[in-house]
Amino acid sequence: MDAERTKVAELEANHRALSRELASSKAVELDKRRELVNASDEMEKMRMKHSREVMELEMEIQKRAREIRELTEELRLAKEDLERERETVSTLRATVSHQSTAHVTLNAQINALQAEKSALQTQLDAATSAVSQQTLDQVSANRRIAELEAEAREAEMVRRKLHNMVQELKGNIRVFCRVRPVLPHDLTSPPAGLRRSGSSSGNSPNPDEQEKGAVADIAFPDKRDHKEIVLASSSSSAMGNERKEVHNFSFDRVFEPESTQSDVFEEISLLAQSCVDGYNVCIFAYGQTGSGKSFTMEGGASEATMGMIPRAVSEVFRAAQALKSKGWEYKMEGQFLEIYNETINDLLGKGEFDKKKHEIKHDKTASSASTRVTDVNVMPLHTPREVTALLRLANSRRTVAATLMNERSSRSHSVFTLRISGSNEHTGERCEGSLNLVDLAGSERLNSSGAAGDKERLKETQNINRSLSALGDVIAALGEKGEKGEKHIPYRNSKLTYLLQNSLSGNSKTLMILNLSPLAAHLSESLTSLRFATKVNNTTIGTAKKQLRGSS
Ligand SMILES: Nc1ncnc2c1ncn2[C@@H]1O[C@H](COP(=O)(O)OP(=O)(O)OP(=O)(O)O)[C@@H](O)[C@H]1O
Repeated sequence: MDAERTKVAELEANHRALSRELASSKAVELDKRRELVNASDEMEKMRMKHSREVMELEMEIQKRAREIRELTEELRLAKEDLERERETVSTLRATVSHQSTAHVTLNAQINALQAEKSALQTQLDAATSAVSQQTLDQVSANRRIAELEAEAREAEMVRRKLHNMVQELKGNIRVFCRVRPVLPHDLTSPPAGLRRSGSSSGNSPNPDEQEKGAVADIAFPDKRDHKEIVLASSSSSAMGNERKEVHNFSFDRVFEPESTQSDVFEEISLLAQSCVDGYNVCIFAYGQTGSGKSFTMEGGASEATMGMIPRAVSEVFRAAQALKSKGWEYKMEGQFLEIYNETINDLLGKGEFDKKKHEIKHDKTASSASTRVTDVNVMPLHTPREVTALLRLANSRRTVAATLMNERSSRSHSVFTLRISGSNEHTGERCEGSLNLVDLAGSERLNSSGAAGDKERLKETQNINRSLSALGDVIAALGEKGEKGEKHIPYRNSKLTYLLQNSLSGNSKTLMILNLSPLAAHLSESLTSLRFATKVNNTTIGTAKKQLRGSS
């Protein structure tokens, strides 16, 4: 029994162990079941996740496939671009290689230029230093120029003073005598003097001499200074004896028939200079008709025969031009008048006789005196050529007038006036001068008796007579004034002297050119003219002392 009981106990212990084992196996099975459920949940989750992932992967694949397509397209485009780029690159390579060649060339050029530049720089440096040296030289040269200009102006003032002194020493009134040559027509036509002049002089020429073209006995003994002229005449005494007379005259200068226009002008050119210096200059041509007054004053068209008017005007322009460098600027204007029967006619006016009444006005200021004539044309002059044109215009007027009024030109005075005003920008000086060139009426009318029957001629003769003797009186009075101080000068006695009042006084310089005919027939007129000129020559305004010898 015990064995049984032990067996039962053992069986019961076994049973209990087995129950316990069963219970724990059940618990394990439960756990396993739970684990299985969990695992299948897990699996389900994983499956779902997997299918989700598969879907996502498929989408991804599709996306990638799209992307691959896009990339493939891009690649294709890129390849095309690349191809193009390759082409561009190869073109660029060619360009680059070309440019590198050019670059090499340019580099060579740059090197050459740089070498040149550095050479030029060296030259520039040298030039700069030379320039700065020259600038210094220039500054000192400018200083020197300014000094020299000041010296030149000083010298110019001294020259003016000396020039004026020379002119004064020569005498402010001078007389030249010019004998014209015998002309071919003198030998073929009767001398003008024979046609109309009787002689009032006691020295009437021998009628035998008064044949066609007979030449007067004129000598020029002073071969050194050319100041003398000697005329020989023969006349019959009451007893019928032939009487020979010799007449000596002396002037500032005597010009023989061979003298040229330029010889005469040489002696006058200084006067032209004077009027640029601010003096009034008056040059008269005096003498009988046909003695060469117009030839002397106006002359011919050629260079050699040009007269004193164009020569003096050119000289004035030349002198004015020469003074430009010393700061002088000049303005010039011209007028050309004719005085006929004591009336003034403007030769630059519209018609040959302008019919206007012209009045002479003298304007006087403290420093200068000027004369103007109302209603006349005054032409501004800039070149000697304009003066030639002016002279031509005046001459054409005179020629028409001469034809209309029977040789009026020989019986009128013509007065060409060139007015000059100058100012000096450096010194502030101003000056006003004038050059009057006067062709006087034929002087033989003084003695003409043939005019008596002709009223018009008589009037002309009286007017010429009056104005020429008024001129002589004015010059004589000026001479007396020079010696004794204040004296009345009868300028108003004729239009000519009144017109020339300012040019026949004060700081004026006067030259009379006595023109003589070489013909024996004109001897009496020549002697009368020579006596008048001697009276003028005896007048000295200034310091000149003349050696005179009267007629013997
Ligand atoms: N020095 C000279 N040389 C050459 N010919 C001259 C000279 N002088 C005058 N003649 C000539 O003599 C002639 C008369 O001269 P011109 O006409 O100049 O005299 P004029 O005194 O002015 O006369 P008018 O009072 O009538 O005007 C002219 O033919 C002129 O060319």
